[in-house]
Amino acid sequence: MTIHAKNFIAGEWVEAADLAPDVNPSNTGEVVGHFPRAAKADAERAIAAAKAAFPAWSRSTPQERHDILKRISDEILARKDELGAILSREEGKTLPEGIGEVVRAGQIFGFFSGECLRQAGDILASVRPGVGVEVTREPVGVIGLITPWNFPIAIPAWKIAPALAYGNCVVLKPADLVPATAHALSEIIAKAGLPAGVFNLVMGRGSVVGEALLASRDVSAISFTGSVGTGRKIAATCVASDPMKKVQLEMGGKNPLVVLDDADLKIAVEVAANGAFFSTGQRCTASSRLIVTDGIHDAFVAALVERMKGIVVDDALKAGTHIGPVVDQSQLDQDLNYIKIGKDEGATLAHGGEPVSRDNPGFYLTPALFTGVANTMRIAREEIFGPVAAVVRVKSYEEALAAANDTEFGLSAGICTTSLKYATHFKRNVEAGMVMVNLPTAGVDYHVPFGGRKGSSYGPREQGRYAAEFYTTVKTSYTLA
Ligand SMILES: NC(=O)C1=CN([C@@H]2O[C@H](COP(=O)(O)OP(=O)(O)OC[C@H]3O[C@@H](n4cnc5c(N)ncnc54)[C@H](OP(=O)(O)O)[C@@H]3O)[C@@H](O)[C@H]2O)C=CC1
Ligand SMILES: O=C(O)CCC(=O)C(=O)O
Repeated sequence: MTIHAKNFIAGEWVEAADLAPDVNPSNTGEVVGHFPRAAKADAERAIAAAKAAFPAWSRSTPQERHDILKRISDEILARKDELGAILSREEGKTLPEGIGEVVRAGQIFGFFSGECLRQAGDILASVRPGVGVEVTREPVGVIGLITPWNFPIAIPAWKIAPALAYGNCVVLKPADLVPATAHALSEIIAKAGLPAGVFNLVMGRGSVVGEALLASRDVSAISFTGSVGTGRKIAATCVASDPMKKVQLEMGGKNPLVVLDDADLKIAVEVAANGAFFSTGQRCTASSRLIVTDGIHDAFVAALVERMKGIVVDDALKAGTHIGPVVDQSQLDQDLNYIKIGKDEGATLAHGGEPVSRDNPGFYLTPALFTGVANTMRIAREEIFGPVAAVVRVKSYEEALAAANDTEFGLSAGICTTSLKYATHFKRNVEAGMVMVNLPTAGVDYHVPFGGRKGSSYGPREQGRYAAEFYTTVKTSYTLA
């Protein structure tokens, strides 16, 4: 049975004039459902509804917000298997990964239900006699959330939950490739007790719905996760808007994993395989550069290739699959093009990188490992967003750190070492927003800040208590006693 979905605007499920099929990347003959391609007018109605709902919602009590977010959390967690299957069917990550992501989304709503009750401000003495100062946080207004396809429920969750917790109204525009998960999440949110207009779902193209959010004077802030190109365009538009919009961007990565001579080889291989290839490498935190020192290089490459031979690439929903398909034809073309670029640049394709057939037609690609990569090559500099990793050989820790930092990105970085000295130095000196020691660069906790520096991120951090920076605005009040 396929889903025939509607948008959720002003508390009502609304038919869209246009529908588009949502195709299963593990079996392109299967249509998951038909989902709206909304028009600009739909987005404008959602923004108007959010604007109308804002005055009352922004004054709702912490208890009211807590209870609603808690209900959302509970239902997501109770339905994790069903939601995980929808997610894996339309995005292509394996079922355990899909269910894991759903659990993470439920935990995020749970975390922010608690934050509703923990909102705080400061009461300070003024530098002037007889004057008191209060520093408080207020909601921002209507927030447009533009989300990518690679985390169809966790990323919407980590934007929607803090937005609502701090008293904002929301218009969610999910990626066109993964509407079924967004729709299922929105059904849960829709019946959790929010007043009409506080949360709106508008499915459609970025060029239509996304642009309508950017063009509206009534949208006060945009939170975006996706490509660098789209992110830069969104930031420029937000700054040029009248009034200017607050903006938060999470974009690409070319995340280094440094492997030193003194690393535990087994741990290093597992960390590299997980970080580079799991979730089909379609994570902005993926370890796409493996920077390996001379003494361990050959043993590491040999052991990683052995590990890769055991990775099963197949239907995302099939038991025993380790890596599902690439999300769609255009991403597969991008991956294959970079594999060709790597070969043309003179790197050695040590293993994988071949499109493969399975029982059903899908976008299957074996994980690819390049060796002999110079950090100047395009495969070491540009985000591929697929199961493709490049090994850069270096002579020393110092050279490894320099190579790790020689990138326009700065999201996540990792090191495998048994040396406290190098681990500590790396944590202090690597230019990244998140640093992992003997852990994969991808796969982060939900209760601590997430984000990067340089070309990877812009604006305040997401997740954990740091989310308040983006989803609230600070007010400083002075009173003469
Ligand atoms: N950092 C990350 O987590 C991610 C990085 N990427 C990178 O981006 C590449 C391309 O993926 P893609 O999905 O096209 O990424 P995009 O950045 O184009 O898409 C991300 C979101 O932005 C929307 N969008 C697109 N154009 C506009 C616009 N003009 N105004 C407002 N919103 C817009 C998209 O809508 P629509 O539904 O129409 O696509 C989608 O919801 C990948 O190969 C990968 O390298 C992709 C996804 C996540
Ligand atoms: O690695 C993670 O846990 C999150 C990655 C992510 O947010 C992304 O790829 O967009």
